[in-house]
Amino acid sequence: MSKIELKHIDKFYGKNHILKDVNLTIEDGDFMTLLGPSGCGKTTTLRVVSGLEKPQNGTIHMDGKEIVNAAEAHFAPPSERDLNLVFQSYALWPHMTVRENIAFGLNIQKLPKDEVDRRIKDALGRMQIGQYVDRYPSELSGGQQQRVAIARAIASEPHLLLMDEPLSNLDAKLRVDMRSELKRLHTETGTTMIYVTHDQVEALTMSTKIAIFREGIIIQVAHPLELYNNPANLYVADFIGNPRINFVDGKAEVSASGLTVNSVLGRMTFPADHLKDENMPQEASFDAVLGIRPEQIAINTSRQSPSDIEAHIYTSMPAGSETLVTVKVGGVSMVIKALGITHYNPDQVVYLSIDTTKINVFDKKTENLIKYSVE
Ligand SMILES: Nc1ncnc2c1ncn2[C@@H]1O[C@H](COP(=O)(O)OP(=O)(O)OP(=O)(O)O)[C@@H](O)[C@H]1O
Repeated sequence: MSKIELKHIDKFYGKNHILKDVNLTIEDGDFMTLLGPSGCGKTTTLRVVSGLEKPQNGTIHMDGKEIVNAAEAHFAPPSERDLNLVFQSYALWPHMTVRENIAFGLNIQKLPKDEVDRRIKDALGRMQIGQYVDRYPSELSGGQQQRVAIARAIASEPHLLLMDEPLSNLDAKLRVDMRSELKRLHTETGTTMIYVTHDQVEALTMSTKIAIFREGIIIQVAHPLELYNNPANLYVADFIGNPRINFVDGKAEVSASGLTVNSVLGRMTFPADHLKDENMPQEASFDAVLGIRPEQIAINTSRQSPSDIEAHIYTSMPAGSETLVTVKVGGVSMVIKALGITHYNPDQVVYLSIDTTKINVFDKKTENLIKYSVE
């Protein structure tokens, strides 16, 4: 177990400013996922923590011990950082069997033979590849090699496990299985993990915390549910959630009792204690964006309440356990997630009911969250 603190980390490649004043604390036992689109600096952050890259500014502490201090040109070598790293590319020794690949690091640690055997068996069992223990990497598929690389890393029982898109070469079913294995491993061992992915489902399902990156800047660090329910701004709201959140433009007015937003969805009012005061604009009237998750809208074929919103069906896509329905309201498209199989005809009139306590509101100008989702 390990606590890692990154403070004011800047990383340049030539003139390119890749990490911009990154501040991040990974608590002992966290499963911290670095999430963001390609090229936003996730891997670079991992390489800086592991010691493969030297940042130009900032400090890193591991369990209170300074391992990086750029101003003093102090960079502890990777071998002194008690961590293990799994890359997207598996980097197995080609001339060693699976067993030898895993045993190699354990023998360096001078562990007794029965302990080495136990760890190899346990790690391969978790990754569901026990039957390949005597094969060479060239005799395994890419996905199997990837799982050997993960098994090798977890067998060493490091205090800190860094993983860079370790499931990217696996097929969809195996990826789901491996997610659950990694999550269980984390719960059982309490190993601190830093995990890089651009797959938001992977991030939401496994992490205790997610750091959202955008062009080298951390936008928000939060528990997955908090990130989903209360994204800090439009960028995070748009990035998290599948299907994507619906955005609807509106005109906001502030009053003593709270906030009113007029849009194609009609007039919605939000009480003052649901508002994020520090982000509220000074103006009494301003442009706002409603953020409504697809499951926050209920759809009915008849009007259930005077506040229901009339809409027209655009498409209805049944997908087994749920149906994704696209509707049009006053020219605006919205996606609704309905449980079970429901059939609608194109252009059919339906009525939408939206739970306004749950939805988000953003300031269109700053793009910041101004109204929380409340349970
Ligand atoms: N060794 C390098 N030299 C120069 N530029 C680099 C180097 N490594 C990374 N970069 C650049 O730094 C930026 C961030 O790269 P990084 O690999 O950290 O992104 P990422 O978020 O992990 O993306 P991906 O999901 O595609 O792996 C990219 O623009 C990349 O081209």
